[in-house]
Amino acid sequence: MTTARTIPVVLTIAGSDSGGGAGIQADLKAFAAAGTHGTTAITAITAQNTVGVRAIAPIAPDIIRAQVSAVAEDLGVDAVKIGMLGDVATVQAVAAALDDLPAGVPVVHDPVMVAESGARLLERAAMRAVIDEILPRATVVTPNLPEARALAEDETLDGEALARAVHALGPQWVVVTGGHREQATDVLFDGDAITTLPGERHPDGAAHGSGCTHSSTLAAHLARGADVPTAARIARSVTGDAVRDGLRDLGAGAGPVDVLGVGRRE
Ligand SMILES: Nc1ncnc2c1ncn2[C@@H]1O[C@H](COP(=O)(O)OP(=O)(O)O)[C@@H](O)[C@H]1O
Ligand SMILES: Cc1ncc(COP(=O)(O)O)c(N)n1
Repeated sequence: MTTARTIPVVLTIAGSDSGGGAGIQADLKAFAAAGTHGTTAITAITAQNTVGVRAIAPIAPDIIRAQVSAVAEDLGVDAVKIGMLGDVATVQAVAAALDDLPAGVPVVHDPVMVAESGARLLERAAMRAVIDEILPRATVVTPNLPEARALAEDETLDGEALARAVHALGPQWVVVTGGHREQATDVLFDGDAITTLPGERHPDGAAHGSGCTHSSTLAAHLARGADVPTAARIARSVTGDAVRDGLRDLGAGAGPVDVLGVGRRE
């Protein structure tokens, strides 16, 4: 591994969104916006646009592990973001790949379950594997409200109680993201103190890829040396702006977030 790197390297292990709004494509944009170099291990290819997901092809477990080791051994890895996992075999391959990385590399997991358009991206049977194999290996887990409730197996929880229930599953930190909450306030918990990360809600924005952008921005700032509360605060702010600036005219469904300010250059 190269030792004298100046640009932090962030690895995303996630699915491909052919529409370019979420998944690997959103992650690379967020990494670039945060001044880091992104590397990728693709877990699944989705045939997807802003309206829906037409097909999903999982990538073979040995190819997932080969992608991780190829980039980690040559370019190094300062933080990892994990997104769509899809099925049990993929969860197991990713857990094994994490164990092959140098100790101490921060791992951020956005437990992607259902796309903004409504399609399931994590098989129901794989939820247990995520809880058993990925959450205990995560530095930070970043579920939205429905994902956090599914992990906690309690549809009535919100806010602090919900963050506590997810934390009990093993990650060091939890951020319950606010896109599905009334105030769009993120809730951060480390097992000790609750911190709320408020921000303006942009109801007229475009939010396809907001969760991916949030977790990738958080991972990129950990790679740059920020602590978790600082990285989570920046991720809330950057993602809020990317939703506000979202490309609402693209596609018939929820348009992609714009973390690079591409729309402003028009
Ligand atoms: N309409 C919105 N206005 C401002 N911020 C938003 C909006 N929707 C989501 N966010 C922010 O984007 C980030 C991702 O949250 P969320 O939308 O809950 O994730 P997901 O895409 O997984 O559902 C969070 O920091 C959240 O507060
Ligand atoms: C490959 C892939 N990964 C993640 C998401 C979730 O993103 P969103 O909830 O914004 O649709 C997605 N739609 N596709």
